[in-house]
Amino acid sequence: MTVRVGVIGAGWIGKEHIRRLTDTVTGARVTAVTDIDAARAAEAAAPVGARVLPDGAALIAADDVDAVLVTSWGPTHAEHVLNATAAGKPVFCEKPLATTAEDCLRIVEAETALGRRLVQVGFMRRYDTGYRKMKQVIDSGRIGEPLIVHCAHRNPTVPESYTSSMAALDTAVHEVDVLRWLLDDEIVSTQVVTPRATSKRFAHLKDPQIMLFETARGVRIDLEVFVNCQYGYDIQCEAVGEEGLVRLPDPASVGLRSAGQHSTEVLTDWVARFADAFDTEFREWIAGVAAGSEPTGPSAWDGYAATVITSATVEALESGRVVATDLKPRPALYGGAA
Ligand SMILES: NC(=O)c1ccc[n+]([C@@H]2O[C@H](COP(=O)([O-])OP(=O)(O)OC[C@H]3O[C@@H](n4cnc5c(N)ncnc54)[C@H](O)[C@@H]3O)[C@@H](O)[C@H]2O)c1
Ligand SMILES: O[C@H]1[C@H](O)[C@@H](O)[C@H](O)[C@@H](O)[C@H]1O
Repeated sequence: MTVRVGVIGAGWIGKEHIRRLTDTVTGARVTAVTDIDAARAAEAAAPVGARVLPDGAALIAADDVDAVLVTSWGPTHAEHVLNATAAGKPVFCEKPLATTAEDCLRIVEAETALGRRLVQVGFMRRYDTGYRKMKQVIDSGRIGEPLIVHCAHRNPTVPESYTSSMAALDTAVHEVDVLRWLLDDEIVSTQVVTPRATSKRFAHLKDPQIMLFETARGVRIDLEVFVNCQYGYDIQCEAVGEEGLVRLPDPASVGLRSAGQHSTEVLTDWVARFADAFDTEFREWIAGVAAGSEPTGPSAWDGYAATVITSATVEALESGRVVATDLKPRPALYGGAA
């Protein structure tokens, strides 16, 4: 079966995913595209022979759309995800699931009422080979009980529109999701420390920031978010356990010996760093939709947790205090007792 996908939001990542679903993932075809900028929708739809529909509601209702991909701006996600859920169609929503905890909860409640999962959230790091190997090691018990995790998330530069709160909402959100998954544990408190700021930033920005998270089992996580590090796109993660440690590998790169130096490349953007992870993420999502099974990737509950934790981290940055995360009881649909 070919899964016919409708795409809401034909901006940067929408176009990237349309290309991926067309050229890289087998068993999928993009049949419809919508964007509030109709010209942009037409530009994205034409090369893949998709039709342009006037808005998200029309796209979700369309007979030739089996599954929905939401790649519009964050504040619009909830409306489209709720509409797709009400129509009983599988929906893949780029992060964030929604920008407020209340909207995330509405989605969780809609799915819970339905009694089955339709929603997957686009946290692609769970599909990265290195993170998957780290999880296998942690789950195997070879490092013993995890105690501490050291992380760094560095971007070379960010535009002037990037604000201090985006360090949590837009950037650290990836670690928040992948660490909850890696450790199979919940983040219960968050704190932000701001070292001396880099001179290579726009004046309004607090950069770098050090985020400190604590999990329900008492694991401590330190995360350096440094979005003007200049030298490259660099993601580091090291989990220290009672009997050993496991470290995220750097992307494979040739060793170059030249002019008296031995060097390896440092990537400069997240597109190249996580290209394979995005491909795997969509292969697995499409295979699941084709098989009629519930998605196995990040759930609406994970999207809710990420929004609560990153919002609490913004509060921690602004107040200078340790902020407890306030998650509702996890419903049984997502493996909880409630
Ligand atoms: N997983 C990742 O690493 C990753 C990376 C980049 C972006 N994203 C997420 O993807 C989403 C889009 O980001 P982007 O960089 O492509 O932004 P973008 O601004 O390039 O594109 C968004 C598009 O959505 C359209 N749009 C907005 N509201 C709409 C609506 N209600 N209906 C239809 N179209 C609408 C806009 O006109 C625009 O074309 C964001 O939520 C962002 O956080 C995720
Ligand atoms: O939207 C991007 C993207 O999510 C990247 O993975 C992250 O490194 C950036 O900091 C963020 O701005």
